[in-house]
Amino acid sequence: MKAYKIGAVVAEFNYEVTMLMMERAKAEAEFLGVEITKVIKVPGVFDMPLAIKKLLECDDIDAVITLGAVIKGETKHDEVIMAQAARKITDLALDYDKPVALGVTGPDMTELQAVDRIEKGRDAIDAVVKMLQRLEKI
Ligand SMILES: Nc1c(NC[C@H](O)[C@H](O)[C@H](O)CO)[nH]c(=O)[nH]c1=O
Ligand SMILES: CC(=O)[C@@H](O)COP(=O)(O)O
Repeated sequence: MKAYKIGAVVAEFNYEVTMLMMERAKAEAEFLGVEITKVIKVPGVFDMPLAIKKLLECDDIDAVITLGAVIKGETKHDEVIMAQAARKITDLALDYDKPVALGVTGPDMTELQAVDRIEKGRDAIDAVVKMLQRLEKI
C-alpha cells in the first residue's frame, strides 16, 4: 500500500461522537499503512468546506476525510446543514481533483443512532484509499 497522506476535518459539535469516529479513522489508517498527517477541527459540519479547501490546497495532501454527526433538533436546521455540507464536499473534490470522503452521519438522526454509526470514520478512510488507488490506474 502506498503511504498516502490524508487530511481530516473533524466537527467539534457532538464531539463525544466525532472523537470516536476519529479513533476509528486513525485505526483504519494505521491498518492500511496510510497516514493522517493533518487534522483540522471545525466548530460544526457547516463550517467544514473552508477547512477542506485549505487541506486540498496542500501539495502534500492526497485526499481528505470529513468526520461529523448532524443530530436532529426541533426544526429542519439539521437538513440544511447536511445538504449544504454534502454539496460543497462534492464540489471541492471536483474542483481540486482529489478524493474527499463524506464521513458525516445524519440528518434526521438521534444521538443513539449517531453512536451506532461511528464506523463511518473507518469507512471514510476506506473510501479515499479506494478512490486514490482506482484513480491512479486511469
Ligand atoms: N446541529 C449541529 C451542528 N450545528 C452547528 C453548525 O454546523 C455550525 O457550526 C454553526 O451553524 C456555525 O456556522 N453542527 C454539527 O456538526 N452537528 C449538528 O448536529
Ligand atoms: C441541527 C442543529 O444545528 C441544532 O442545533 C438545531 O436545533 P433546532 O432544530 O432545535 O433549532
